[in-house]
Amino acid sequence: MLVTGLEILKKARAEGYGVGAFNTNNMEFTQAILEAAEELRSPVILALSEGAMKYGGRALTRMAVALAQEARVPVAIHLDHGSSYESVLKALREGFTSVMIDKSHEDFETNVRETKRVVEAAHAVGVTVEAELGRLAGIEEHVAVDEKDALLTNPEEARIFMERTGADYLAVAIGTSHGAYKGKGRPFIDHPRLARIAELVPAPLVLHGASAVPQELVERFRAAGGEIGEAAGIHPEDIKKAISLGVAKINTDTDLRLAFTALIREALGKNPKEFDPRKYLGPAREAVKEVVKSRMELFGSVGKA
Ligand SMILES: O=C(COP(=O)(O)O)N(O)CCCCO
Ligand code: NA
Ligand SMILES: [Zn+2]
Repeated sequence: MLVTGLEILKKARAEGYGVGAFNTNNMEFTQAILEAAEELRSPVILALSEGAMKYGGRALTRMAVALAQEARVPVAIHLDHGSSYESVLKALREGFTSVMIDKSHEDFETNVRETKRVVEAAHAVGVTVEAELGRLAGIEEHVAVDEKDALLTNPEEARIFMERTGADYLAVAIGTSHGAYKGKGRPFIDHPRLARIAELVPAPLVLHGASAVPQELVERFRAAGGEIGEAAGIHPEDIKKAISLGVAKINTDTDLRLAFTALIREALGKNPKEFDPRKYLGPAREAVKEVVKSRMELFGSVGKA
C-alpha cells in the first residue's frame, strides 16, 4: 500500500531497524525493488531523483505510484534530492508521498527558509518531508577538526533546524558520500557525532551515500569489462551501528547500478549474437533484486511490513 515516508520511518526508528530507499530510473529497477520488498515482507522507499523523473517521465512516475498502491507491503514514493520548491511541487502533483528538499549547500538561514516553505506545501497535501543539514563528504580520519565541523552536521544546529522547519526526517552528514569512491579503504564514520544528533533530534535520521560497494561486485564489474578505480563503500558494521543510533532511512543507488551494469556487460560479452533486450535486462533485474534483498537483511527491515 502507498504510505507516507514518515509512516514507514517513524516505526523504523522507534523499533530500531532501518528501511532502504532505493533509487529507480526504469521498469526493471522498480520491479526488482518492489518484488524484493514483497518477498521479504519489508517496507520500502522507492526513490526517484530529478534526473530519474527527467529520464523516465510519466512512464516512471505513474508506474511507481500505481505499483506502490497495489503492493502488499508499505511503499513510499520519494523525491530524492529535490533542488527547488518547483521541483517538489511537480513531485506532489505526480502523487509522491515523500519529498526531499536539499538546501544543504546554502547557508543555514536559507536552508531553514526554503525547507519551511516546502514543509508547508507538502504537509498541506499530506506528504512528509526530508531535509538535509551538513555537507556529504568522505572524510579521512586525519582531517582537521575544524574542517570536519564545517562539513559534518552540527548536533545543536540540527535540533534548532528541525524545530524551526517542521521537517519530518533529517539527512545527516557523518562521513558518507555519494558514489563508488567513499574514501580509501573503510571510510571514517563519526558515530559519536551521530549519537549526539540522535539525542537532540527525535525525528528519523537519514543516511545518504550508504552503498557498500562490495569488492566482489567491483571485481565482477571489472571482469565483465567495466572500468572502475579503487572503489570503497560503507562497511556493514557501520550501517548497523548507525541504525542502532537512530538512522531509519538508508539510501542505496550505487550498489544497484554496479550490479545491473555488471550483469548486462556479462550477458552481452557472453553472447555477441544476442539482441533481445529481455535476455540481458532480465538477468540484470534479478541481480538488482538480490542486492536489494541483502540490504533489507542488513537493515533489519525483513518481516516488518
Ligand atoms: O544517497 C544516495 C545514494 O548513495 P550511494 O551512491 O552510496 O548509493 N542517493 O541520494 C542517491 C543519489 C542519486 C543521484 O545519483
Ligand atoms: Na533522499
Ligand atoms: Zn543522496
